[in-house]
Amino acid sequence: MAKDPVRVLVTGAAGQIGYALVPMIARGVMLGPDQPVILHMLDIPPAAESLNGVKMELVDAAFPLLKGVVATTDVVEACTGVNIAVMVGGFPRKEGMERKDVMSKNVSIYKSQASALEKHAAANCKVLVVANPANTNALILKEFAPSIHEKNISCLTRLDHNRALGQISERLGVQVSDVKNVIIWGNHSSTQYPDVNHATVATPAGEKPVRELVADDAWLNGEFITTVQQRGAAIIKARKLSSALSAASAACDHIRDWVLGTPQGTFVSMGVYSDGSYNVPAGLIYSFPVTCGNGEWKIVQGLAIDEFSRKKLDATAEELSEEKALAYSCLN
Ligand SMILES: NC(=O)c1ccc[n+]([C@@H]2O[C@H](COP(=O)([O-])OP(=O)(O)OC[C@H]3O[C@@H](n4cnc5c(N)ncnc54)[C@H](O)[C@@H]3O)[C@@H](O)[C@H]2O)c1
Ligand SMILES: O=C(O)C[C@H](O)C(=O)O
Repeated sequence: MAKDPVRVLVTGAAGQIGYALVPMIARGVMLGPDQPVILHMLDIPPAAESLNGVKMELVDAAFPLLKGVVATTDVVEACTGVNIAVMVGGFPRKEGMERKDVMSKNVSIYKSQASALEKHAAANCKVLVVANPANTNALILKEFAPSIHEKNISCLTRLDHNRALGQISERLGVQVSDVKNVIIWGNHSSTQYPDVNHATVATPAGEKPVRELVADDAWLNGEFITTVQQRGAAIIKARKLSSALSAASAACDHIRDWVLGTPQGTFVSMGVYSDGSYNVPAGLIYSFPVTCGNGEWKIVQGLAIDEFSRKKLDATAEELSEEKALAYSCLN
């Protein structure tokens, strides 16, 4: 029997990531090749005409899994009945703006969209925040949607995770699909800590630690980390636009693994509400290694953290605490 359609909200759908993401969702990349979807697309009034153009293209693409499209600038209509919400819409930093100005705009957007989701989304709606500052926007959404369970609110660090896999695969000349269990700790920002201490590569002689195969700790503790931390800025420099296809693809990976589960023995990175694991302060949205099953993520416990890693975990937590304080100061 055919499955009932799942309603997926994409905010900021007329933007760059939205344009790459909605066809992926409509093709089954996010929820599987046998899962029909109804797309809800939200943008702001100045982007309404462009949003309607995206809707026209979705119709023209005749995706068999796409059972309906809602394209609207009304947040209540957009949020009504959605099972999954991918929050890409936000206010970008413009010339002459201070960090606090950008934070203040996004805090107010995420506060009001939190209320709309809380009141109108389907029960158990899963939320993924992509828009920057992703961790802090997700935290604000959590604070202003208290009836959405904290387990259902996350932010995107899977792009950073995939970037780390990509760097290791390039360095070793192996298939990216043979590399696993890198970890992104912390903030989706340049303080994030890409950690390979538990990562492995599948080889004809069995699974081998990345550190052993790379055999260059100076590179792994130096250039590898900074390359992943600064990859977003490098893409902006090269394209004059921020990453879009890789961000859209990572959003699909994030939701797919969350809903359908991670493969046995594999963990991925998700920005989730800290419960104090690994001595990360509780009450931050922080990227951890997680496994998923039955539609729920679980932080991987018991990984050894050396002194080098400890400092990096703490530094990115410190930045998130400062962002949280700044976000709260914008609410006053
Ligand atoms: N977490 C990550 O890995 C990651 C990666 C890349 C980009 N990003 C972030 O994702 C966001 C989107 O990037 P983009 O390149 O698509 O930007 P974009 O400017 O092309 O698109 C953003 C869209 O959001 C819309 N928007 C603005 N305010 C809105 C609101 N209140 N409600 C609904 N829509 C609204 C805009 O009109 C625009 O169409 C940015 O914040 C970017 O920094 C995050
Ligand atoms: O938009 C940015 O600042 C960069 C983006 O978050 C990315 O990681 O590509």
